[in-house]
Amino acid sequence: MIATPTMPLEAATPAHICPFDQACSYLEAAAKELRLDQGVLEILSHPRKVVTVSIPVKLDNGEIRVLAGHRVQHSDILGPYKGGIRYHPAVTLREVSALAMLMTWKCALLGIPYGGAKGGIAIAPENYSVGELERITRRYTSELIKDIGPSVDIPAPDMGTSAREMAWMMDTYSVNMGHAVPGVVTGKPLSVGGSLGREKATGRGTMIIVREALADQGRTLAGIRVVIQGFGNVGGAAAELLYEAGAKIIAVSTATGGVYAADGLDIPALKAYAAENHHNLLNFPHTRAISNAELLTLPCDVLIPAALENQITAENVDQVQAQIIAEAANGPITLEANRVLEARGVTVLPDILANAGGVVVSYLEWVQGLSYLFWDEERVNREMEHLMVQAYRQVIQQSQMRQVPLRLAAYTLGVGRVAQALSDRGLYP
Ligand SMILES: NC(=O)C1=CN([C@@H]2O[C@H](COP(=O)(O)OP(=O)(O)OC[C@H]3O[C@@H](n4cnc5c(N)ncnc54)[C@H](OP(=O)(O)O)[C@@H]3O)[C@@H](O)[C@H]2O)C=CC1
Ligand SMILES: O=C(O)CCC(=O)C(=O)O
Repeated sequence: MIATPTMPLEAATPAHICPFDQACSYLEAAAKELRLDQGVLEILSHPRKVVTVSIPVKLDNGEIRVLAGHRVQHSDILGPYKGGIRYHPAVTLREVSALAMLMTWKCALLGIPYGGAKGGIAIAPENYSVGELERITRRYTSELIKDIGPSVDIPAPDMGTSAREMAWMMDTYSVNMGHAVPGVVTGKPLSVGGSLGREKATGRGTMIIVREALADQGRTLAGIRVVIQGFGNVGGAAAELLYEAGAKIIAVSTATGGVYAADGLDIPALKAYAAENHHNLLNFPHTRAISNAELLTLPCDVLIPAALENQITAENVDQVQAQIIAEAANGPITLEANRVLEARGVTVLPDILANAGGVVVSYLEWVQGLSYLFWDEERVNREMEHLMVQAYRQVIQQSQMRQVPLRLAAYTLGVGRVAQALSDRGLYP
């Protein structure tokens, strides 16, 4: 493996599932396919900047706790750093570094003028009060004040964060600057310059990519059997939009387990049930309980992992029965499992394509904010769909031209564009 970022505050993750090593392996494969210069590969293998800050927070009971907050800026070759902020107990600097690298290729693949970044704090947000989360978010933002900005690095929501945290970040940044700076984050509430369509954008993008892949097989969304792991921002929206398009969502899950119905779930009713039951789906009428492990191996047309990394692994890949897997989550399939699926001819729609709808609408939000002109939702969705379908077509074309699987095709496009810009800018000898 080529590179690891410095890791001042954590132990290494076991090498076989190290997300940063996995990200570097995909980069290496693309570099080999593109015959990239070794020096360029070296540059692209290292995050440009790795920031870890201490976040002291006074809890509601008076206790002081100091959290570690990360922001990894992988590349700004194509434009400002861009990427979400994750609040989840499994956050590590290696994970954030891998996710930052993925953002670079994702933005390049979609043709949007951004680099890649990611941030995170290793907390379970459900264990903190709203007031504590606000204090944590504001202190984290203050500590990063010199590293973010509308033309420097633009955070957005990821797992465990939402428009609420973005509003706190925007406010903290703005107070420090002395004037309102809505462009410092995307995924904001509409009241402070957010965009219509952003909330469901990632799930909508996944639905569009699945629809296109099915169309290439002469099929439509109507009646296809879909299984979705994760029922949050991304999984929930994907489920809703696929359901509206006539797909049969036969199983979904949250962290506490899932539900299965052979004839398809009533997704609007399940969403309301989950909201009332603290994300617990169990005992939803006319369903049977299913574990997350079982869910991944159900017979279905399309499997959509929309939760965490490393869900389909060497251990369970042989039991996975889906014909198409759309990676709504970042990195849900390990390197080894990916090889097995590709060898089996399973259509794997890679994360940097399948979940790019979110960052695309973040870009549209940023553009609307910078031009002080806001669009209706129909226009936002149309512009996003155009970029998603265009990227999908380019990936298919690249895959056919190079005779490589879709993931490598997507990587060669993303990595190739960044390498070209690096060369044109003359940043290496
Ligand atoms: N938000 C965005 O715009 C984008 C997100 N992504 C990626 O999509 C994925 C999901 O993000 P997002 O939807 O925003 O996150 P959310 O926090 O909104 O939702 C995450 C969902 O995953 C569930 N979950 C957590 N742990 C597990 C587990 N071990 N097994 C099964 N389900 C689990 C959660 O369950 P519970 O409800 O019980 O907590 C929840 O339903 C991440 O990989 C993220 O990086 C990619 C592009 C953009
Ligand atoms: O909307 C964004 O800027 C970033 C979304 C994100 O974190 C991702 O695509 O993984």
